[in-house]
Amino acid sequence: MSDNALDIDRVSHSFGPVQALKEVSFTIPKSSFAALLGVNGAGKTTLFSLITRLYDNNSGRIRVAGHDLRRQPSRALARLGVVFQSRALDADLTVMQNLAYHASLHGIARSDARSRIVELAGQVGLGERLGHRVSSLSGGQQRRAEIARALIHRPDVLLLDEATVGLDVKSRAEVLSLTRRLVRQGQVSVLWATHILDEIQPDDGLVILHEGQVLRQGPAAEIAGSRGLTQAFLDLTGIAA
Ligand SMILES: Nc1ncnc2c1ncn2[C@@H]1O[C@H](COP(=O)(O)OP(=O)(O)OP(=O)(O)O)[C@@H](O)[C@H]1O
Repeated sequence: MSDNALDIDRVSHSFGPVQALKEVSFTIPKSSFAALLGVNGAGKTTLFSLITRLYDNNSGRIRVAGHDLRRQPSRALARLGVVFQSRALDADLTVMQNLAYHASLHGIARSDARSRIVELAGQVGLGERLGHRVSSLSGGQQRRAEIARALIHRPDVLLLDEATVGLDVKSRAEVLSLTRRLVRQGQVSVLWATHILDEIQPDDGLVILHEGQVLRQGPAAEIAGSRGLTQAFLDLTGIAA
């Protein structure tokens, strides 16, 4: 069994004539934060759709916490939490009602759910907001509530697809630092899809995806080298040429 949080092994996917992913391979070690960096159209959302089984994965292999997604889909998905680009919370319900609903979807007993929700709300800084409607929260608070929702069943791996889109600088920093803190505390391993270079720190793991292919993977500092990450990214992708 793999010791990695996530193993992506030669995964390809096509939409008719468009090959969105071409033999994509990388691994996310346990308890690490890795950024999946790519411009629009690189294939990030397609990859997330395969990992979450929105699309069938017919070529290559995906393992979540060692569980093969095709052979053991329920086990693999049970180890996965996801924050998609689109909103997953009901804006008319309170934070508590939303989280309780998602806890019940995961089969968490009502008595356990309440303590889990209170614990999570504290971790994401929404302890005082549990009784508030989601529509009354700021954009950053809503994203933090989405993260709590994705963690309700204690997954090993958390996927976030452009989680800071539409947030102001302060909220963006809060969501990022919350996510990194969860990793540091050993709660979860993270794959953070983004096209924003500023969101990546030297200590992060980094996977550069471009036109459906992995160009580089490794520690961000190593990939950046002496040129800095922006120049390294432009050089690798050929975008500046
Ligand atoms: N449902 C679809 N039908 C046809 N082509 C698609 C579909 N979804 C994605 N594609 C194509 O697959 C490629 C990868 O798209 P994808 O959305 O995965 O990229 P992305 O990196 O997530 O970009 P973005 O940040 O814009 O979401 C693109 O060429 C895109 O046009």
